[in-house]
Amino acid sequence: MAADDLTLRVAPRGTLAGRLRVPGDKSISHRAIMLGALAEGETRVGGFLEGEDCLATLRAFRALGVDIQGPEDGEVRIRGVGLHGLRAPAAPLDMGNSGTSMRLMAGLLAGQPFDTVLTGDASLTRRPMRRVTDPLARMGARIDTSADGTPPLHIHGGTPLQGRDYALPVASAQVKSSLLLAGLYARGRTCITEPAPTRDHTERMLAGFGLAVERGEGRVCLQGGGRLQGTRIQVPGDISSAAFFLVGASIAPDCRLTLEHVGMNPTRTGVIDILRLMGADIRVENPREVGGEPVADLTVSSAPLQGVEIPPALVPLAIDEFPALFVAAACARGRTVLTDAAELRVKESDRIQVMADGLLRLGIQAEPTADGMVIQGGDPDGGEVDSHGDHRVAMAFAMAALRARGPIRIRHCANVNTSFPGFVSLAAGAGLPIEAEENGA
Ligand SMILES: O=C(O)C1=C[C@@H](OP(=O)(O)O)[C@@H](O)[C@H](O)C1
Ligand SMILES: C=C(OP(=O)(O)O)C(=O)O
Repeated sequence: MAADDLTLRVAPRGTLAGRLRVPGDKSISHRAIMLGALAEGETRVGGFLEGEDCLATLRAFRALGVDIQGPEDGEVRIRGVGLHGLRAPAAPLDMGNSGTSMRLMAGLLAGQPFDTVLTGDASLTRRPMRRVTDPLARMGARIDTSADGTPPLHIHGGTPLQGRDYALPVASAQVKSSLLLAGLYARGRTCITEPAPTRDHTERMLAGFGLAVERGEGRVCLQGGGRLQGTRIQVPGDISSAAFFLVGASIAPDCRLTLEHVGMNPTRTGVIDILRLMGADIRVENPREVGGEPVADLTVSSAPLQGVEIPPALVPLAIDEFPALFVAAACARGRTVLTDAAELRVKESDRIQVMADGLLRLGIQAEPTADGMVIQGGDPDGGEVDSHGDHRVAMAFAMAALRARGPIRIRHCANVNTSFPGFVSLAAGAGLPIEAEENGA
């Protein structure tokens, strides 16, 4: 879907209350398709995210010859072809808006005997790929990018891979996962050291498929030539989607909202830690483990928020939640300072610039810096902002309306469907006065 065909309008003075369940985790849903396809035997996935990003991954594996049934109500059945059973696709694989699909599949496809071309939409074809193609080249892979290191990627098959020891220069779960997937096809051991913990769904899920993964402090290794055994995966709710509601119910008066069955993997819960530092009232209830991932229900109630200096150690643990956290900061008392977050500039949009521009349009003092932002809190005005086709920017500004003095109109929102299909109706059901204006861009 084009990113320019949906405008959202949110009236001020809404509220959020009741209980709701956000859709399945995007990172885990991608990995379930990938590992299920490479496994022997059937993998059944429940709670799969039927968002455009994960559907791009699913379609790509169909094009690689994998029989995948569904998704139907979040249920997917994958008839795994084994590590060496993929077939050459007839055409380039379109990864849409999804950086995770492209970077993880680059590693996996580098180990195949056939060539593949990976393309994407206008946003994805601007994103940096050398972070994966350089270390993959050190393993023996041959991948062409365009001159500036962006997609399309032309992956040359039939090149033997050699396991390497690689220290990640930036904390990135996508790079780590890409190298681990290439490592499945490499001779010897592939080891990755990370400068700070990043989401570890790949490591957990590989173990769930029966592969021996060695894990130490900031380091993960696997031996090439193993096998994956099909399994059952239950995908928890996406904490990155829950984050919009955690912020919305914190900043608006008289809210009390329970988010059920949210993934609580400790490499993903930075948003809760940061919101609590700001004074948020978030209770974690009924913690449990589902299919190798921790899950809980979260009850969030309105609370006065204070600006904070965000501890750099929490940045990789909340990397996708900054659009929402910037809105929390905009509605907090005092100043919030974010540093060490230059990665935000190379997401679906430049999330530092695009969020600062939108906040300024709403009358909030937001000063972008090279690697973060300084925000002086206050009540936002109403107005019109542009999400630049970035799903998380769109949903973050929708929540800002809960505290705004007038309606907020958000342009270019169709990509909300990449990570959160049903966002508008779920939010409206909880009390957010939100409407979609079709063709209103
Ligand atoms: O591995 C993943 O599933 C993801 C890793 C993160 O990207 P980086 O590895 O680029 O930080 C995150 O921003 C993205 O939404 C999902
Ligand atoms: C950065 C994101 O995703 P991706 O890198 O997969 O496009 C995101 O969902 O916020």
